[in-house]
Amino acid sequence: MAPNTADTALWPAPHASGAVDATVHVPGSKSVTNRALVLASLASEPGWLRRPLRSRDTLLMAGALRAMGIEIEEGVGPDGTGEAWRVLPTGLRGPATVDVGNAGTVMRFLPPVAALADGPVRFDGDPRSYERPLNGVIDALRQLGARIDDDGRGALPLTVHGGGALDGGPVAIDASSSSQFVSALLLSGPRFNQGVEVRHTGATLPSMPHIRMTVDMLRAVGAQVDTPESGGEPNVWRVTPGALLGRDLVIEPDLSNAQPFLAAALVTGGKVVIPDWPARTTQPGDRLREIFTEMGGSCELTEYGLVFTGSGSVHGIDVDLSEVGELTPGIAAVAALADSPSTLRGVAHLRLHETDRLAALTKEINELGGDVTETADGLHIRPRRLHGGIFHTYDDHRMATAGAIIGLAVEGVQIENVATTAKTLPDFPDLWTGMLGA
Ligand SMILES: O=C(O)C1=C[C@@H](OP(=O)(O)O)[C@@H](O)[C@H](O)C1
Ligand SMILES: C=C(OP(=O)(O)O)C(=O)O
Repeated sequence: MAPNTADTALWPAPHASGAVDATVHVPGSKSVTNRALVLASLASEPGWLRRPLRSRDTLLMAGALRAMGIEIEEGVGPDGTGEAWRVLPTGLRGPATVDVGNAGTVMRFLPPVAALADGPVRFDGDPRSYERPLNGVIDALRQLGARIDDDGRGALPLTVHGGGALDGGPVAIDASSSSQFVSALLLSGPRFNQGVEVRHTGATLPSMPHIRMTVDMLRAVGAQVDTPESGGEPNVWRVTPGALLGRDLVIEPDLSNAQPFLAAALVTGGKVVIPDWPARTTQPGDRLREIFTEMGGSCELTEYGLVFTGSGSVHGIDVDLSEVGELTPGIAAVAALADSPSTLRGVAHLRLHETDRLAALTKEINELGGDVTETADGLHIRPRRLHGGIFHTYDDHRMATAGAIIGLAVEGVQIENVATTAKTLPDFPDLWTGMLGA
C-alpha cells in the first residue's frame, strides 16, 4: 500500500472563541482492537469484536489476518446494535503478503502468528516501517525455531517461513526500544508447542500498561500467564500452551485518542464529557486523569463516563512518561501553552515511533515561536507566546492532534496532512469541529 503521505493539504486548525462544552464519543481503542483481532484469529472457536475501531491500523491488521486465511465478517453485533466483527479462525495459511503500513502493532504482533502459518508470509510496509525496530521479534522467533529471511538490519521487509507450528520455549530479548516485542511473543505464545517464556534483558522497558493489556486480554480468552506482578521473576513472562476461547468482546473507547478533547477543555477552561470511559482499564490514556489534573483541570468519573473540566489556568509539569509514551505529543502541546515550564522524561524510545517525535515536536513548536529543547530522554518546554504558521505532521497522527490543540489557543495554525489521523482516528476533523460547535 502507498504510504499515507499523499495529502499535503493544509487544514486551518480551528481557534476556540471561548470555553468548549461538549460530549465527545471517542471510537474504539487501537491497541485493544488489534490485540482482540489477533487473539480471536488464534482461538479454537469463532469470536466477536463489538464497537471495533475502524482505522488504518486496524484495517491493516484485519487485512493481514484475512491474507493468512482468517475470515473476518463485518456487520452488526449479536444483539443487533452497533458495528461488530465476527472472526472465524479457520486456519493460518501461506503464501501470503502482509502490508503493515506504519502500524507497530501489525509489524510486531504478526510475525509470530505467521510462524504458525503453513507457508511463507512476506511483510512489507511504509518507508518508515523499515526504520522501526523489529530485531526483538526477529531474534526471538529464530531462537524459538522459526525460519526468517531478512536483510540483516533487524527490520522490515522480511519473510517468515511458516512451518504450521513452532516449538516455542524460553527466549531472551532486549525490549527497551518497544514493549510491543514482549506483547507480540506473549500473544501467540499459547499456540507454540511449549508455550513461551519471555525474559527482558534490557535496562528499561517502556509502556508497561500495554504489556498488562496483553496479559489481561490473554487471560480473558483462557490463557495461563505468569507475570512479575503475579509473583514471578522480575522481567519474565510465561505463557502455558493451550487452546484459546472465542469471546464476545466490547472494545473500550481509545483513551489516548480522548486526549486532544480533554486537552481542549484544559486549554479553553471548558468542559468535555467522554462517554463510556471504563472504570477499570489497562489503557495508558487513563493516566490523563492524573496528568491533566496536575496541569490544571479536574475530573469526575461517573457511570456515564468521564467529565473533565478546565480551570482557565494551565500549569507546567515534570513527569516521567515512560509508561505512557504515546501521550507525549498531546502533553507537549498543552505544556507549550502553560504558565510555567515542563520537563517530560523517560521517552527516548519515541525517536523510533511513527516519526522521531522528540525532534518533530521540538521543531514544530519552535517554528511557532516556542522554546523547546530535546534532552537525552525527553523534552524541556518553556512556554512562550506562540504565533500562527504551518505545523508539519510527518505522517504522525499524534503530531496532527498535538497541532490542533495548539491551534485552539493560537490563531492561524495550519496542520499539514490532517488526514494522517486516519491511522487511529479517521473522524478526527469532524469530531474536533463538532466539539467546537462549528
Ligand atoms: O502495544 C501497543 O498497543 C502499544 C504499545 C506502545 O508501543 P511502544 O512500547 O513501542 O512505545 C505504544 O506506544 C503504542 O502506541 C501501542
Ligand atoms: C506509537 C504509536 O503507534 P504504533 O502502534 O504504530 O507503535 C502510537 O499510536 O502512538
